Amino acid sequence: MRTIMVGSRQSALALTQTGQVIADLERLCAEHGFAFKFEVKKIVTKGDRILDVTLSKVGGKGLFVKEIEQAMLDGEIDMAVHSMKDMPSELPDGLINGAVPRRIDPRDCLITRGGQRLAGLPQGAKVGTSSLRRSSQLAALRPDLDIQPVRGNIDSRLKKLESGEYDAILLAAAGLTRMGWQDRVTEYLPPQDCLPAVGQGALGIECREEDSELRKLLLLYNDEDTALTVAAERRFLSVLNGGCQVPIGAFATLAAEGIASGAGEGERSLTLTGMVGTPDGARILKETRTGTDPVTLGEQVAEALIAKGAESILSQLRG
Ligand SMILES: NCc1[nH]cc(CCC(=O)O)c1CC(=O)O
Repeated sequence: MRTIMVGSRQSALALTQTGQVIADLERLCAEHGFAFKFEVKKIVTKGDRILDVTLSKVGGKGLFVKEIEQAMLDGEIDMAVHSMKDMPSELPDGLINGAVPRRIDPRDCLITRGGQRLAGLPQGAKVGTSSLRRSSQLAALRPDLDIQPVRGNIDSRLKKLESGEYDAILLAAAGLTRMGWQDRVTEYLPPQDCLPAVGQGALGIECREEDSELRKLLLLYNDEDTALTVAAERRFLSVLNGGCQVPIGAFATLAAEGIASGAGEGERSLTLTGMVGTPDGARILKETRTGTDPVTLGEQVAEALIAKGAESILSQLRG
């Protein structure tokens, strides 16, 4: 019996989603005869130590994964569960993304203290979000709101809402759902109004490239549809050279088999929408394209946005 060491950040969300993945993998092991057991090892990352400063100013690329990747290369751990949206676009030599399990709800949601929906929030209501992507799209919908940064894990953000520090906050529905807190959601924002972050709602399972035993199990856990849509979104983001701290959103969907418009036999059509906005929401650029190859599609949507002026918005933010 081999013990698979699973590295995890210490936040409630990280530990919860790691536990849920382990439960899924244990079921797959039993079904397919893998002799693995799993043990969690907690790891503190740089991102966890500096959560109180403004991450968007530090330039948060990979801030939550570096220590975890080092532990994996050193053999202290064998795998780690990441939120896809926090996973860097390039993994270090020797590590791979071994599985992208089925995505859950990709949407952002609004949680208000008074129970009003977005349209019912009073003028000047204080809404907490530290995501430039969310504040850009929220300001475009409701320019009269007082949008303010909010830091910390999901649990501490919800506490700041309850204590009256904010009238509303925006969070990813996926994080709340994984914590079992979906009853806190006041309103789900449709992707047309608030395009999610690249990979939102999806996870990635990182492991060593040479660990063929574990990779066989992870292959069974991979969801091909999710992997395709996330690949298109991530290619889009990397062409625009964005991390998670830029006002960039993207969301891809896969048509059901047989209704692929213009796709060849056996091919399925992917539709990708991408957006780049100014932090104040005064300009929101959006493009939608359909295709069959996720990489090409990601590039086409990125190039269409660059043609519309996305680069000048992004270069201003890079300073
Ligand atoms: N930015 C932090 C983060 N990274 C992943 C999630 C949960 C959602 C997901 O798995 O996509 C969250 C919380 C949030 O954005 O509200």
